[in-house]
Amino acid sequence: MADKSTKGLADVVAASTALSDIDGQAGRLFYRGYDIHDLAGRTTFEETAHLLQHGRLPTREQLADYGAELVRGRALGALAEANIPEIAEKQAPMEALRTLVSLASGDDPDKDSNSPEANLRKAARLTAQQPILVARYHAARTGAEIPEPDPDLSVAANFLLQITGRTPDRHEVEVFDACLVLHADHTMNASTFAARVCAATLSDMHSAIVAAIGTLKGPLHGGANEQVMRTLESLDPGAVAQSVRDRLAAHEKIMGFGHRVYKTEDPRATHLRRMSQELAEASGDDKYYRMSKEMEEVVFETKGLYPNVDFYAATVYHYLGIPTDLFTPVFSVSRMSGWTAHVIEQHADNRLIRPDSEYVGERDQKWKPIDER
Ligand SMILES: CC(=O)SCCNC(=O)CCNC(=O)[C@H](O)C(C)(C)COP(=O)(O)OP(=O)(O)OC[C@H]1O[C@@H](n2cnc3c(N)ncnc32)[C@H](O)[C@@H]1OP(=O)(O)O
Ligand SMILES: O=C([O-])CC(=O)C(=O)O
Repeated sequence: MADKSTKGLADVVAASTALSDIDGQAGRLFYRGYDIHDLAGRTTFEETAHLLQHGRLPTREQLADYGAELVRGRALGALAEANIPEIAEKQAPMEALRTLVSLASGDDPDKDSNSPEANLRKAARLTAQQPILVARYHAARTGAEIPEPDPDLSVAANFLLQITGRTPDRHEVEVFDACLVLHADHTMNASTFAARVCAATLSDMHSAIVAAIGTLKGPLHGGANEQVMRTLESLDPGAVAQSVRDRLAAHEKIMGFGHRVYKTEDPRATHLRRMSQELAEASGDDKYYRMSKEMEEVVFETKGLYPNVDFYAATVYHYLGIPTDLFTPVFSVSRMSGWTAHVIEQHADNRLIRPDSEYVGERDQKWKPIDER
């Protein structure tokens, strides 16, 4: 068996990156040297995506150009467009996104190039298309007519408009924009690692993103935010503490808690907790926020575990009117900016990623013909 220290590649440095950095002891996160606390609420998602993909916070002119590129990039290719209705009928949201991004590669004008310029253009198109794919998928499965994205609105505002069918207020847009910023990148998390492994074979950006989406889907990673909401919905509001204690005593994992790297509060959770409280108060129904606080107290008291990014993101998305099964797709809308930046970085200084394994099976087996086995 692999040592506990190498199982799950804990503490193994698998890549060098200039994109993000975590101090797990102090609970700090940086994007290209900027503290997440300075970015969230002060920098838009578009500025953050530019920071990750182009290496610097944009000037007004650069932001206008990048914004225009995102607006142009929203147009879905014919292949994805034609298949949305059938996919929406047959596939759950993250599976549908995996399929749709794969189909989108068929119509991407840069599909045959991994050059830095082509990769930057693909990164912008993938970032622009992801929220549209989620909205169009949701519209197809509900039969709703959705408004066209407004070129004068931000990614955050357009997404809320298309998902809820109503113009979001300023506070809602600010909160959702901050959520997108908080989820944009996170060093060598599982989905980013998957993308980099794929890119390191010199495969193309769309293939790497398909790998990342499939990896984000799992409940130990991005899929946890949906499970947090399902847990809250399943609990009796009057018996939260006892239910959580019982689950922990039965060695069940409580989704939205624990982290491989943070040994203290995840800095993103600090923002999300506050935003959840603000939205709960504004909605006049703070039931799920109060239940979350109680869960947090009991999990910390019993196991010493802190909430991760997925825990309070769940109630924030709930209060914003986003359907529960679209929580992980929302994560992908944001993380697309980081994944694509990692693919660019991997291609720019590539070496095949191929770790070793420890053989734990039988040895010296004697071969026998099929009738003698
Ligand atoms: C965006 C993101 O991906 S953030 C993470 C989202 N995932 C979740 O919220 C799922 C719940 N959390 C977990 O499963 C884990 O904490 C992970 C996957 C995030 C990190 O996993 P690892 O670093 O491998 O830690 P591991 O799962 O080995 O846990 C270490 C110990 O803490 C316990 N533990 C960790 N998380 C939890 C939890 N959420 N609930 C209960 N116990 C937990 C484990 O049972 C284990 O206990 P043991 O040593 O007595 O066996
Ligand atoms: O870093 C991780 O392992 C998971 C995480 O928090 C993220 O991807 O945002």
